[in-house]
Amino acid sequence: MIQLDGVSRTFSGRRGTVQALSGIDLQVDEGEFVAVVGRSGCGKSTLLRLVAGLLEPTGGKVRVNATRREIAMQFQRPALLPWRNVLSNVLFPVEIFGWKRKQHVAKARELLDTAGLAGFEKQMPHELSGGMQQRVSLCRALIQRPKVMLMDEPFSALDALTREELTVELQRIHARERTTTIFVTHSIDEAVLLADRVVVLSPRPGRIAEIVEIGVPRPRSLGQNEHTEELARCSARLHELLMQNTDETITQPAG
Ligand SMILES: Nc1ncnc2c1ncn2[C@@H]1O[C@H](COP(=O)(O)OP(=O)(O)OP(=O)(O)O)[C@@H](O)[C@H]1O
Repeated sequence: MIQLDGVSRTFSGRRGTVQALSGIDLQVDEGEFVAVVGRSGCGKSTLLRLVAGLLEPTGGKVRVNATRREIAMQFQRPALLPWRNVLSNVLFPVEIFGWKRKQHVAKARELLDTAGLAGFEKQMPHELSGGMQQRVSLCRALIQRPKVMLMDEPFSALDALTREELTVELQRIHARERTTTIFVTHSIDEAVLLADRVVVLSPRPGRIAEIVEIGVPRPRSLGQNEHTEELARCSARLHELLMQNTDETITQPAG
């Protein structure tokens, strides 16, 4: 579904040239959930923007088996329209694409239901908590039945418990919708709970340090269960990989 071959991306600006990504080879299959982790500035958002077609690579090739319309993005902020209620927010892409609203109301309600928002259709965004707003935003992204979902730290502005709750919900939604997903996060917990594979990027320039397979059966949880040890092993491996480049990332002040 998504294929990156030898992809690199350089930015040139007044302060010189930054190589954000170098030599990225990655294949994401249909229905797969891939998380991308890495230290700040290692090129995670750049990778998503390349897949979204918002940026061109300076080297290599990005292939995505989906049109622009079939790619949905979700960011840290839910960006709901404040004057529209929950249901109208979810149906917003339907209007933008000029589809028939009536034909999508049932799907919108079903998505809200799966996201734990049944009964909140008429509420306005300001009446919802941050976590609920992010769920509405997720439903809005899914209403367009995307083939590819690109998520850039979607839960990072939320408190720890809400994050965990949403992670569990996203697992359920993904099990149902099977949308091919790339999920950028700083959270090892989110990565191991959600992903089939976790891509670890190392910084300067961003390269793939390792891809860690998470073979733990779903549904996964951080609570004590028969897979606790296996999840802990995956988390420990990711932690080691992320800490490996600590010294290199301490930059000297200029001059
Ligand atoms: N439009 C741009 N112009 C110049 N440099 C850029 C641009 N976009 C990104 N960069 C640089 O590319 C590198 C990677 O940035 P990117 O935002 O992809 O990292 P990230 O891993 O998503 O960071 P964070 O975890 O902090 O969000 C950084 O050094 C950044 O300063």
